[in-house]
Amino acid sequence: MKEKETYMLKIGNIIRELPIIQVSEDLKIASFVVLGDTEVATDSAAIISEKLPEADFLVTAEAKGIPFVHEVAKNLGMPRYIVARKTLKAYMDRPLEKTVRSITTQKEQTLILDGPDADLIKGKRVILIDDVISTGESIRALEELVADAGAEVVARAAILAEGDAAEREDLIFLGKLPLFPIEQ
Ligand SMILES: Nc1ncnc2[nH]cnc12
Repeated sequence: MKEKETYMLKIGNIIRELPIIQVSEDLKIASFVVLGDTEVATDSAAIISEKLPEADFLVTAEAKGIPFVHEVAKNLGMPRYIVARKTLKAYMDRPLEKTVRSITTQKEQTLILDGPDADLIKGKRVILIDDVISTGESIRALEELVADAGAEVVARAAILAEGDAAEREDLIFLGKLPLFPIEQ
């Protein structure tokens, strides 16, 4: 039987063996999922919280990074954080929208900010937070959304940066992930 391909990731004292999965015809990634992993969410939040500048709100996009943002917000004493949703919900009022292409699903997705959340961050300093920054598309869409809401982005942070994002100096992150292009 063929051995399963994996990638060893270390963050602080935590080690995870990530499965390498094919996401398109020509690309494999080391799949990192913080959703459901209390140890990674808590420990990476503790480390990153020390590296973030002063801000009023954290803003993320659903869904995988939510447990991480939740922990960071608690560490920073922030009573709430903002989650851009991927589908329009009944509770939403005056929603703001942006589209984004996902590297993991290869599909166009929509990010939606609820109007009252946009009101809350207007004129405020925000930090954009994600689990993994890869192509930078999600963080760009999130940045456009908060700009439409009239907020100021003071930092962009993630647990991991992948591929080209790992070379960006405008991002705060704790570890790097390689991409695995497939030769055609
Ligand atoms: N390597 C990765 N693991 C999980 N989610 C991702 N999103 C983008 N890259 C990812």
